[in-house]
Amino acid sequence: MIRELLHEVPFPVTAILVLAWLLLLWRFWMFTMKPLMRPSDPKELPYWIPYVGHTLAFFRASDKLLERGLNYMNRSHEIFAVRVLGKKIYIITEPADVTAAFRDSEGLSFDGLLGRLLRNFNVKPEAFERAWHKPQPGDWCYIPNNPLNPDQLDLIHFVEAVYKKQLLPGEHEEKLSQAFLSSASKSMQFGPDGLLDNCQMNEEIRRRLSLYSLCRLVIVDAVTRSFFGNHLHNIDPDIVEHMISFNRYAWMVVFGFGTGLFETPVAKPQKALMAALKGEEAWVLKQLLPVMDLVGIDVESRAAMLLMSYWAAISNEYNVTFWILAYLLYDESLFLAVKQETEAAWRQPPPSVASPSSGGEDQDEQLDVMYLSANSPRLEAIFNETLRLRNGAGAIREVTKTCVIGGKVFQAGNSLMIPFRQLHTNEKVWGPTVNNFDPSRFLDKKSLARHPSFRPFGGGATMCAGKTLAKEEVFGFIAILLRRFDVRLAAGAPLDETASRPSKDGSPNIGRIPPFPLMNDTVPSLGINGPIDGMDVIVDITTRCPKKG
Ligand code: HEM
Repeated sequence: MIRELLHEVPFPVTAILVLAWLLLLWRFWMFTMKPLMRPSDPKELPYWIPYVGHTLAFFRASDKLLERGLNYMNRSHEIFAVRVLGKKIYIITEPADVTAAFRDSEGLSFDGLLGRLLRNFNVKPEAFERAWHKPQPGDWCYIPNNPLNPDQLDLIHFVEAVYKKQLLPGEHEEKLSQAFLSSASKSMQFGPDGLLDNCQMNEEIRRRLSLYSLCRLVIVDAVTRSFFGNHLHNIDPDIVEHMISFNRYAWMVVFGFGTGLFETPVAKPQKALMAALKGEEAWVLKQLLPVMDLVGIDVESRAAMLLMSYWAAISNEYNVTFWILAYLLYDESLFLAVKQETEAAWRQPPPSVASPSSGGEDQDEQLDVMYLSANSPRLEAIFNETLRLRNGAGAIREVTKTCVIGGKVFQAGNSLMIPFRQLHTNEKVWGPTVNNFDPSRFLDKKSLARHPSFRPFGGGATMCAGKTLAKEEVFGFIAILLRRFDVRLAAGAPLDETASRPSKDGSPNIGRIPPFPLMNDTVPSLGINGPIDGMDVIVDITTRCPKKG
């Protein structure tokens, strides 16, 4: 009977029916039977197309995919897995599992990912081999009792160690922080010596600025000068624009879409940055060059490595600063509290030190950024709450040895991800108001800033080396801006009657204010997300200190 029926059905239809049947069988086996037979494997979020799995959803809206995974697990925060480009990625969101994963540097490695990043940033294959080679007696790169590299580290780990030395709190980090503040202070003015004219929104209304451009331009410029002096600007005056364009599309490089047959939007700025970074003079950390010379790294690959570090230094700060200022401008009580804290960090110079030309005006005031950073509980709570809600990235590791976390077995060859947004919105930790912007949670419960479910700077061996510097730079930028200017939401900016401000208790706070910008989560996030294109905060600013601007 079935045979007769099949004879009557055209072949393509039969083929489709057989394939659909096989697919159903496969799906039943994969997502119903297998989990029952192997309960110690993390459950996979079901999908329909083998190999492809969740690839499209991951690149298009990873946040939504991960939320779907959490719902599939009944929001128990038990480990689950998604499949991207044929590979399984374990997703960890339970605080205890996160801590265990960051601790396990043997089974879970960052090196594989770093290797892929180096390749995608254009480090050449030979340089790549050389950079991972640990000097052995008799090698071309072995110097007995090498004073520069006494632990005989391979170049990659040597660079990492130099960065840590440079960025962790101490003399070097203070110098970088001061250099940043001095540059930001110089460029935060109107006229030919400053950068603010470039942020003008309206030719007729002078001093109506895009807050996003202001944060982005001044911060990327100041970080560039603090790391490289004026060298990069001298080589290429458009260096800051190139870096901003690069950061916008950096996800393409990170995921390996940056090179190849087609000219992607990231290719042009990347080429310009590489050209500028090839100049040897550009290197601020002079310790690195001799070791790169010794190991035999070509100029192109050297520039690629420098670009990676330069990018780490600029990629997050302007977005954090933008969101903090946006929150302040939309909430007067927060604004006033922060203003009070930043004002308290300005120091008058002793009378003998005031320069005769300035007549002791506040141009000569000094910002005590260490004091600001340690004594601004409100600003700190806003900083933390912003990092909590605006960080769409995650820590990725490769499983190099089969290991067990949270009672689940991780097979070697797969990857794992600790997604910060899902950690930062775990209802079990942050309570029912998890999606509200509420800095007071960090004031009421100070331990939250150290909670394993709060990881804006990652964790374990590769925890962000620049976190102290980042905080000082963001706080310092805000202190200079508020000291020098009166900053207000632009008068007469388009109003949104239904716009709700971020409110403390989650109740809608309807008012005649410009709409609060929405966060851009349409491309894979590598850190702090910015606003959606075209959404901004437009501000009118007037100078408080007559000498500047
Ligand atoms: C708010 C600003 C910042 C955020 C949110 C941030 C976030 C992160 C995160 C999450 C990691 C860990 C990656 C992982 O383990 O998978 C990391 C690593 C790193 N960050 Fe940051 N970062 C910021 C600012 C900075 C700055 C200003 C610098 C340098 C000037 C910097 C330099 C680094 C370096 C060198 C590493 C790698 C550390 C290592 O491999 O040992 N970061 N950052």
